[in-house]
Amino acid sequence: MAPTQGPRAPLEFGGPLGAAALLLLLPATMFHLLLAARSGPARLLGPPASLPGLEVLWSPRALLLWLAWLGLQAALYLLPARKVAEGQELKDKSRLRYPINGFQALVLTALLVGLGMSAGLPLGALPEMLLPLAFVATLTAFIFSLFLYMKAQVAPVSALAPGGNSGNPIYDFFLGRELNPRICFFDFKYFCELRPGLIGWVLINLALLMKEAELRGSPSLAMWLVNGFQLLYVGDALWHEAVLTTMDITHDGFGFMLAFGDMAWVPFTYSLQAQFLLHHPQPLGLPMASVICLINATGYYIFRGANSQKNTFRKNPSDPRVAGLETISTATGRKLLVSGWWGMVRHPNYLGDLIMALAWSLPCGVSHLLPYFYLLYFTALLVHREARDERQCLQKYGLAWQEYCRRVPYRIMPYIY
Ligand SMILES: NC(=O)C1=CN([C@@H]2O[C@H](COP(=O)(O)OP(=O)(O)OC[C@H]3O[C@@H](n4cnc5c(N)ncnc54)[C@H](OP(=O)(O)O)[C@@H]3O)[C@@H](O)[C@H]2O)C=CC1
Ligand SMILES: CC(C)=CCC[C@@H](C)[C@H]1CC=C2C3=C(CC[C@@]21C)[C@@]1(C)CC[C@H](O)C(C)(C)[C@@H]1CC3
Repeated sequence: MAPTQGPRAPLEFGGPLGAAALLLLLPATMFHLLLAARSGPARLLGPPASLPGLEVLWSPRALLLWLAWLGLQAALYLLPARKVAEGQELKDKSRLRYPINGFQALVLTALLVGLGMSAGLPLGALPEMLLPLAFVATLTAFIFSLFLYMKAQVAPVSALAPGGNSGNPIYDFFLGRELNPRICFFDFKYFCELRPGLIGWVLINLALLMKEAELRGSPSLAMWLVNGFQLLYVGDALWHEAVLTTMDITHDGFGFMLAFGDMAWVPFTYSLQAQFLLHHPQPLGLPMASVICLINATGYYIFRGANSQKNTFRKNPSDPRVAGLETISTATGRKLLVSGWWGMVRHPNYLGDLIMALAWSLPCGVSHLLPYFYLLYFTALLVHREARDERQCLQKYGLAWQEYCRRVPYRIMPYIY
């Protein structure tokens, strides 16, 4: 009998029906986007021009490439780390340890790819393999989530996530049952959240840039901007590696949602703008490019400022960079910031992230809605995520959270939301 938890957590994502729909809808959306980006009309809404057969999707070469990629990233994860960080306190009062070597993995991957290219590795051939690669990544995510679901059957109750243990197999498969599934020091969720998908995303972007150079003599300014902005975002994530306090690590189980999200959704849909630009080149002048760079820099400044301020405060509230900020005390002994970035709105980091999302789409012009998919999806994701986080914070901090909401009334966008 599978272990379940005592009091049931409220069901999220529309319960079992919502989870079943998302199980189908997420991969279907990803394939729709991949097909639409390469089609002439590049329509976000409306059916794709043609549906690929299994002979287009299935490729043993893509499977080998994908497994080699996962193997390489796993090997880089196991290399000695410059630092080992401790996670949040768990239910059994223990803390897990995590290697901090994500940026090292990015640099070593870049070196290996560079060496490979100088030895004749045809990176420009990768765009042709996106469909079969996305197919094997999706298959891997399904099989891996099944393994995680089975693994949770034998996990102690203290290792289970607060949600994802409803007893409904579809819902639990989707949300994930075990909080931090590991084999020895290898933490599956932490590995997947930052390595194969994020690094894969910038590699796909680079391959699209190379392909554009092959086709048109040189990469377009729009392609340079999209590559540069997204490389900054991924480099920042791997440099700071500050995911140990995110909801994904501390609250959500590891199931299909995150396995598919990390391994398939991120690399193949987050690279949509570069995919679109390869097939639909867009003119971009220097003045407009400068405005877009300014928008990205503003978003990044807010995103990094807000995340660093909270992380510094959570690590050491007496750090001189945050010691002067106004706070509210809570019954748990932890404090909430009410000035600085966190006094402007309740999720300033989401605001910065959304501004960057806009800057990533603008180089693609305004003739098509497709490259704005990321902005639309991300707005929905963050609005939903913000509501989930608020529920959890209200539960954790009670009256102090209500006081925070009174003092800082806007959630993400000052005076709007
Ligand atoms: N590109 C992508 O696809 C995605 C990007 N992101 C990004 O990831 C980053 C992390 O996001 P996420 O994990 O959702 O959430 P946050 O980093 O915003 O973390 C929320 C937590 O911060 C703490 N907190 C909230 N308010 C305060 C305050 N006033 N003072 C001190 N602590 C506070 C609470 O935890 P506690 O009190 O327990 O510390 C709360 O649960 C964001 O920048 C987001 O934009 C997120 C999802 C997807
Ligand atoms: C629709 C779908 C499949 C949902 C799954 C959501 C995931 C794609 C995202 C949930 C939280 C994420 C984070 C990042 C990437 C996307 C996912 C996995 C992140 C690693 C991106 C880089 C940032 O700097 C970050 C480290 C703050 C961020 C953490 C959350």
